Amino acid sequence: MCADLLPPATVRGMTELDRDAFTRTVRVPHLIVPEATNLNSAARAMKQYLLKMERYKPIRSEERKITLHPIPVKQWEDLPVEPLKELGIEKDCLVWEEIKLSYENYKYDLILKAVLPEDQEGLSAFSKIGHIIHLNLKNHLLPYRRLIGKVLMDKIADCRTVVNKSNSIQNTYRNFEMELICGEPDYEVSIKENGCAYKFDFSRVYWNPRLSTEHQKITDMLQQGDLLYDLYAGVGPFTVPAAKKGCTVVANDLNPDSYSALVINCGLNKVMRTVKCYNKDAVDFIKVELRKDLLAKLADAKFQGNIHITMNLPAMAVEHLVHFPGLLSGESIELRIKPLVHVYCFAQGADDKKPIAQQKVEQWLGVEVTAMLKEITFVRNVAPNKDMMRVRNLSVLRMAKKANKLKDQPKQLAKKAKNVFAVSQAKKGNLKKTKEVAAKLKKINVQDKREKVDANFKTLHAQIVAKKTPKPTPRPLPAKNKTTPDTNKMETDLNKLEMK
Ligand SMILES: C[S@@+](CC[C@H](N)C(=O)[O-])C[C@H]1O[C@@H](n2cnc3c(N)ncnc32)[C@H](O)[C@@H]1O
Repeated sequence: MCADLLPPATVRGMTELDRDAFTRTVRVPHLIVPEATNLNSAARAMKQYLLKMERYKPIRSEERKITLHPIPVKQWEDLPVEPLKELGIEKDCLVWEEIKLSYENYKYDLILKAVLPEDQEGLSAFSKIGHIIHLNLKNHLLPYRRLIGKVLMDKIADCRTVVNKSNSIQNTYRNFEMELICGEPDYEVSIKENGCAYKFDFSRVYWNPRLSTEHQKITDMLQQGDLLYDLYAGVGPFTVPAAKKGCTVVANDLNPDSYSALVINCGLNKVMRTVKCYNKDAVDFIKVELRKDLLAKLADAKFQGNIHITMNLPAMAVEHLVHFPGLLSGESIELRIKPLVHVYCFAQGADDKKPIAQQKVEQWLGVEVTAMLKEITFVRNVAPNKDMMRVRNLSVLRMAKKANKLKDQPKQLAKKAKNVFAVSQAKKGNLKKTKEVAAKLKKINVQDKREKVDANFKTLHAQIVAKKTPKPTPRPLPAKNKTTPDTNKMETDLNKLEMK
């Protein structure tokens, strides 16, 4: 862009928008088209030399004048002279005249570039959600926020509200705390994404237009007849397109506003009959609804689709993986379809993010996932050296194995006890007593064990709550050089919790 065509230098540092201050005049080349020449033919010949600016008409038929750009056109010889001569246009048709440029001739980026501090980062990007523009301004731009809001409202079609993210700390429901910097305090939006319609209150739910491609990618992985468990469904950008594609969906979100919007959006897209919505904590949802529904699907021979689980809560979802391995223990049904888990996480650091993401998943599952891993994909960059990643792996449900274990538990317990007593008592040379105790142990009911575990668990829980439970820590991974991971301990622990 030629400096003369930019807003005047005097607007730099302006914090209150003064639209008149953008007016200036500039001398530019024009071609005056003779009466005898066809204006359209002349315009076609000049197509690549036209001065193109916001709301500026370079071809004025009333004046038979074509305004040209001063950078490529400095003299007659810069134009395609021969074709022009054939049209009856000679050298004296090229003239330099002043034109007036004003606020309306500049796009928002040129205006902001002219106003905001030259030596610091300007407004890099913003999101548009229906009629709302959502900004995330750096601190040095905060004194200019009202001006930025006004410029964007003026320049971006259908924008009625401009907000700025006011707190970088994310809350549970992942909706942004925002400051209204221009326009109406109206946060109810109606939008379309990937062919689906959504309605929601942007100030109360999570919505990120930058995830549109990711939503589409997941939808593309699903087939008609598949089953999707959408654990942190938000207002439905995985759920709705999946259901529209012919999948059955069981969706959940903890935020009551997201849940309401989710239900409304299922209605809006006419998929209510194939989507079940829940408003629960994901851990509860996994342990109760998902478990129940999954067992029913596995028992239903007519169900032959694939099973997918989406877990899009990158800051926390991996932690919830811990609830999967023992989820179906106690059930003797065959795990004939292995669910595919699409779990999102943040990976931070200067190195390759894929191993970091894999490690996070492994930490919470307590096993190496290499054999079950389908792919690890970069989703988007969220901060310097921090990426959102998607890990797609087969679920780690181990129900058949667990079922057998539980079925055999009384026998195993008795056998174990017998051995322990045999060894300890043998040392004392009292084998008769050993047999007696072992026989008694055989009779111990598993239910009694469960009750004891329950009681212990309750006491433990009370102690933990009293201490204000710290964030759960990931399960330690077995040493890398071990060939088989030590999952037995984890299974035992999970069993204990499962018995709750
Ligand atoms: C990052 S958003 C993803 C929403 C949606 N899947 C999308 O792609 O736009 C995470 C969602 O998880 C919900 N959420 C947060 N904690 C949760 C929990 N413990 N259980 C269930 N949902 C939760 C939030 O309300 C939010 O809607």
